[in-house]
Amino acid sequence: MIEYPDFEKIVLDKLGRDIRIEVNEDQHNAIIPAPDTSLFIVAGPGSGKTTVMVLKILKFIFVDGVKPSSILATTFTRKAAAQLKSRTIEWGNELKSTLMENPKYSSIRVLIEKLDFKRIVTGTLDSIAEDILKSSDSGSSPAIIEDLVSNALMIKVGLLDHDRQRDKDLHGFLNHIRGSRTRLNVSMMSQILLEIKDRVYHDRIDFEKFINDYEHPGAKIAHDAISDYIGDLKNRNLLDFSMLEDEFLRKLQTDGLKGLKNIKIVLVDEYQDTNLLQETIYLKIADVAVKNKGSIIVVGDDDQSLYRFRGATVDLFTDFGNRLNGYLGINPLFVNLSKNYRSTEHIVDFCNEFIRLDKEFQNVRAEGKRSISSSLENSINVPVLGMFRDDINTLAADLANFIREASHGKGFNLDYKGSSFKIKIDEKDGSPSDIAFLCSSPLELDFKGNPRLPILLKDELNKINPQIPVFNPRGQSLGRIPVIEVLCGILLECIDPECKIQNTFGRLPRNAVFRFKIWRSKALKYIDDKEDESKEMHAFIDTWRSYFRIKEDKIEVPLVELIYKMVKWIPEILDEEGLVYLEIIIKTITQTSLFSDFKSNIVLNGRNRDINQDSVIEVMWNIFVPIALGAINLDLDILENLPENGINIMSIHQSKGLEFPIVIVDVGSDFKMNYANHAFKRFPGTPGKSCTLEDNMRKFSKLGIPKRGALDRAFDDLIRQYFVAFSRPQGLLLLVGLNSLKDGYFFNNALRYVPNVATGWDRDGEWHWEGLNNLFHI
Ligand SMILES: Nc1ncnc2c1ncn2[C@@H]1O[C@H](COP(=O)(O)OP(=O)(O)OP(=O)(O)O)[C@@H](O)[C@H]1O
Repeated sequence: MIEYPDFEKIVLDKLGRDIRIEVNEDQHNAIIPAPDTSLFIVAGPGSGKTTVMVLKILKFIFVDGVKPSSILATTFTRKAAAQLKSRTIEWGNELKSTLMENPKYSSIRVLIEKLDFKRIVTGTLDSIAEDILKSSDSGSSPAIIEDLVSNALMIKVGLLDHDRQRDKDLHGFLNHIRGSRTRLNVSMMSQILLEIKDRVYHDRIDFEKFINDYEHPGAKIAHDAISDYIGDLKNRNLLDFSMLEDEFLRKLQTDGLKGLKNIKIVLVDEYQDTNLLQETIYLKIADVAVKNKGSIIVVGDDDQSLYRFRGATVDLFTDFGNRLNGYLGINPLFVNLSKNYRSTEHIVDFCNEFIRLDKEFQNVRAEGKRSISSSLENSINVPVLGMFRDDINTLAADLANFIREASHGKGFNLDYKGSSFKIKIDEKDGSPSDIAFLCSSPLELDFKGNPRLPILLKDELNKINPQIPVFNPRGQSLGRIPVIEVLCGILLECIDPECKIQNTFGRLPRNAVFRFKIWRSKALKYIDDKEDESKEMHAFIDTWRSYFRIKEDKIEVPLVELIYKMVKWIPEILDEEGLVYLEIIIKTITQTSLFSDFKSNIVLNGRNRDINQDSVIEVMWNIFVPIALGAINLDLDILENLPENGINIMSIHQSKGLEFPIVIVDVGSDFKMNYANHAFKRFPGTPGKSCTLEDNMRKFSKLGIPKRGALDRAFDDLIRQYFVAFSRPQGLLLLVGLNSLKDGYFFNNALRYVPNVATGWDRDGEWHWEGLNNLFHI
């Protein structure tokens, strides 16, 4: 349509992105290739993947005349997909209006005017699969259940309905297949069963063969639990995500899916976290695209692959060239984006050093990849900082002080190599949400119930005047969050006054009944403590109690409606953090209604008390029991919007793809000594559960057992995890932990160390950053 140099110029003038070869060779090389050139883009952190994807799409449309509807682009999360979509529409429209004013292009004005960027197919693979299946299905297409409730369903139909949670053989098998010896509760058992089920789909394993070959008495029981789960979903015309992808592939292979017939460009972001099932889907669509004279473009970074435990196979990325060649006979062009547009030079240097210090790790990195280089050479270049203390209480207090100075105070001052720096978030546009605290687990309590750094920090920040809010939605399980306890307690008091139904129905898990009791008593206390509204709230509950005496015909009350009525009395649920929990509860109810006979409604029927009882029992089983057992997963995509006014505490996994002005990484606030029980989080002595499960199941996949040993894979994963964490900040990186990580500690009169990948140890036990002298300590 238009000439490439004009495209480049408008992109610079209107979008402020300079993609000329002499200025930005990497991004230029990724954007310029023709639509029929398949690409393998290895993109280091902060190298502008989103920019490249958007500009590449727009270049195809404006320069090569590719129709928006023949472009399919997928990303890993819904959030990233939404960002890609809105950026493409925004930039596309900007270019469109500029071109329409340009007399040089008056002859194609009509064509330009017609361009509709909303027609580009963008989304996660799952959302695209769902849409396409819906649009091409003549019958009633299946509904999709989210990860949020799949655990609840597995608990019910896979375990509790058949009392399998008590089965010793099943316990044994679930531990055996992951090489662990943990005491498993119901929720953990269910999660492992789902992990096995997902791997069966993701690695395309013959489930029956796998079970039959497995000589363990518990294998058959696991098979039955998983089959019951799958069968129950299918009977209700439902699919979970891995079943959806499997169904999508099946349809692709059988009728070619008409919705994809005209696809010419397939663009896949975060390809390093792809599994075999997804690869097969992408290559199948790529086959269509190539026949339409188009191509497949994959973008990713093997150093940032984090999802082995969800079936991701990083080798599919590093070996993409050979695999594409084997499948379609095409050699993709290799492009490496190594210029980093995010972080200061010190941070970039630190990341480069970190990723290179383990010799063995270099063997699994994508070939031909360069070190990342900073583009912010002249900006303020604060050194990478360290804050290490003798105990976590002191660490929490000093860290809170640092955060206060950086956000509300005069700024945190430091002198380094003759220069003075003031660390302060932007006075005008900044907020505490510019600071992120990343850790391997954001849990507030350890397994013994002792407080961990996330809660101690939260408490310290709460003491400050004005308070600095902390947002840590994954700090504890949903059923232990105070506002949810109150909400659930009031709901139970309404739908089952005095536990009448609960008591007559004896099969509820003991742990759940215990939690229900806590909820109910906390709710009643909450109501009594509310001076003004206490009466009104009691009256509300009493009205519900009186419903059970009604003689009228059936009334159905959706549980969601009941919640909406009561939130006005629980103001905490309407603040930023509370709303996230409320959204999760509502989503749980709407999702579980898909597999509930009463659709998550409470049925009040004066003529038939049994129906009422059944509807209450169903709600207890499907909603309250899973919440009580900690089985409702807060999946990443739920947390789409991070609150603006507080610090975010998040797991490193959750921070993937994000950037923040200031990033604090907890490299070991739990590691006082070299204890074996937390070695897997810092310097594994054994392969770990995900890698063992992977080995045990990959035997039955076309992929075969991974060539690389399980222990090496466990080290590789840890390195990748901290590489992601260290590469998130724009301006400041601060590592925090206990002094024992820096100086060692004395035990039996001897100096000992705490080997830790995150503090610069390699797997051979060499400490490259001995004493952590590479950090500037505050
Ligand atoms: N050509 C460019 N000029 C200026 N800034 C850019 C350019 N390309 C990207 N950026 C900026 O660099 C930052 C990093 O980009 P982006 O988030 O797309 O990186 P990424 O490659 O996805 O990183 P990661 O893999 O670490 O998630 C963003 O703030 C983006 O706006």
